[in-house]
Amino acid sequence: MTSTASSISRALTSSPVVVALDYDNRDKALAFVDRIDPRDCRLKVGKEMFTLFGPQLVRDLQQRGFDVFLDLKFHDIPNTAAHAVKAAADLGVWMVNVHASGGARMMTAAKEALVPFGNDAPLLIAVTVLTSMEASDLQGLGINASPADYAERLAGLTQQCGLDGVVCSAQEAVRFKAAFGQQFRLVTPGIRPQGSEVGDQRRIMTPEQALAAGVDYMVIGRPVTQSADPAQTLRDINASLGLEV
Ligand SMILES: O=C(O)c1cc(=O)[nH]c(=O)n1[C@@H]1O[C@H](COP(=O)(O)O)[C@@H](O)[C@H]1O
Repeated sequence: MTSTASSISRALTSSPVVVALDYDNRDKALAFVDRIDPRDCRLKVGKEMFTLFGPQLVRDLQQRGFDVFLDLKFHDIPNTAAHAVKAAADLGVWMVNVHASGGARMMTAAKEALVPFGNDAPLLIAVTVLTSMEASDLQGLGINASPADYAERLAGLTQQCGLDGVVCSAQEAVRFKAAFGQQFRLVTPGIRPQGSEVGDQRRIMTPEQALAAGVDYMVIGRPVTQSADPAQTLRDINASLGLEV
């Protein structure tokens, strides 16, 4: 069931850093990627780049030795979501995600779609509450819980369905590790190395703070992609985490 792409040996970086590859230009994205080392990070491909450049972009990154987090946040009827997750696994990605708000039947179907892949299955994680959402947004959906409480509820449902972890805010990491255990992976955006531009992120943490809070994988975009020397920035981040990758 594995494709040629998935048979390419996976880079075994010990770094928790996942660089968000948010480009609208394929050449610029690959020029950036060619300046960094797969021993220093993994890469996240999201909806914009996947819509523009498709699975070939993922293969191009894998051929350069990078593990890819395919961040398409599937949310559909169980059958469709399961087939989409299987397609991602066929592509040989390292991690793929769904929206926890798709519900238990959808998440269970997605998990079951990965059973035939055995140890080659990607990590399957669920998005809880987007960091852009606040209490008033949830109220507009008829949900009266706070974002943190609602995220915890969705994370609990995710764990019951046997998924590997959740995307959440780093601010929720301590609480979620206590509630769901060390094995339940936490993937967090909103990470800013000391001294870098905050941009449009709000509740940020430094990589050191995120690691101390129990975050397993930290998604970092612009502080690396817009750095004059991205390879050095990655080495500095990894060094700040006590890693020699
Ligand atoms: O799912 C995500 O990746 C995501 C979820 C979320 O709640 N907040 C969030 O910022 N992200 C993504 O994380 C990345 C953060 O990029 P930077 O703000 O440039 O570090 C972007 O690709 C965002 O789309």
